Amino acid sequence: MPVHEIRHPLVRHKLGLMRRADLSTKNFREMAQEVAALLTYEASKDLPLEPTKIDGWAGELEVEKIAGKKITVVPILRAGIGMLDGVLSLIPGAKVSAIGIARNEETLQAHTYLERLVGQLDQRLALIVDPMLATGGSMVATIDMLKKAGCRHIRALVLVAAPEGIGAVESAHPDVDIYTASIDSHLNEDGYIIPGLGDAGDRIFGTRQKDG
Ligand SMILES: O=P(O)(O)OC[C@H]1O[C@H](OP(=O)(O)OP(=O)(O)O)[C@H](O)[C@@H]1O
Ligand SMILES: O=c1cc[nH]c(=O)[nH]1
Ligand SMILES: [Mg+2]
Repeated sequence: MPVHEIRHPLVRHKLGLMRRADLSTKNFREMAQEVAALLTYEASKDLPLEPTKIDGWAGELEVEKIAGKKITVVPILRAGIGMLDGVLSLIPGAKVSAIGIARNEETLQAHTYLERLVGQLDQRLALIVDPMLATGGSMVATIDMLKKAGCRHIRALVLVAAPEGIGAVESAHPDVDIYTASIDSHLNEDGYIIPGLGDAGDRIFGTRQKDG
């Protein structure tokens, strides 16, 4: 399973800004969408094309279009919503499959509370989006669901990945490629990525405890 760490200068710069503890919710949100768009650009580089005939201004000609059924974007709620518009800015026709998973703060086990997948998954590429790949429990559970529904082509886009999470996805689903803006150092004793971004869901939704 290849892991693609996208070291493009724009990605490095934006991620550097996102790591600032004093970044406003507004700016954090905007940058999450921008980095998501850049990851989407990289993750779509090798999509297969097929020829199609069109009427051009000077007559009929053959152009190319992306082959196959429409892609499905799979945000893992909540925090994955923070990357969704960034992906859709480049793939506006994509279908959205929503998965709701919350990690138990004590046990770190992933608990699924929503599964709304689009149809014909056996014929679609699925792009899972979630800002954080920590223990990997949420990502592995999402891939399990997609595969159970027949999906065979799956890629994961995450802003920050811990080596522990990469290892978990790699051993459970070696066929799934991961695209990330950074492979960080490790998880702390509470299961948070170091240096990471903190709690991505709270930063995107403005629900930090200290904000009341
Ligand atoms: O790799 P894991 O150890 O499973 O952790 C990563 C998950 O934790 C966060 O979500 P959280 O459970 O906090 O839910 P939220 O998006 O609703 O805040 C994050 O957005 C991932 O989904
Ligand atoms: O560092 C982490 C780990 C899990 N979830 C987050 O939001 N951040
Ligand atoms: Mg959270």
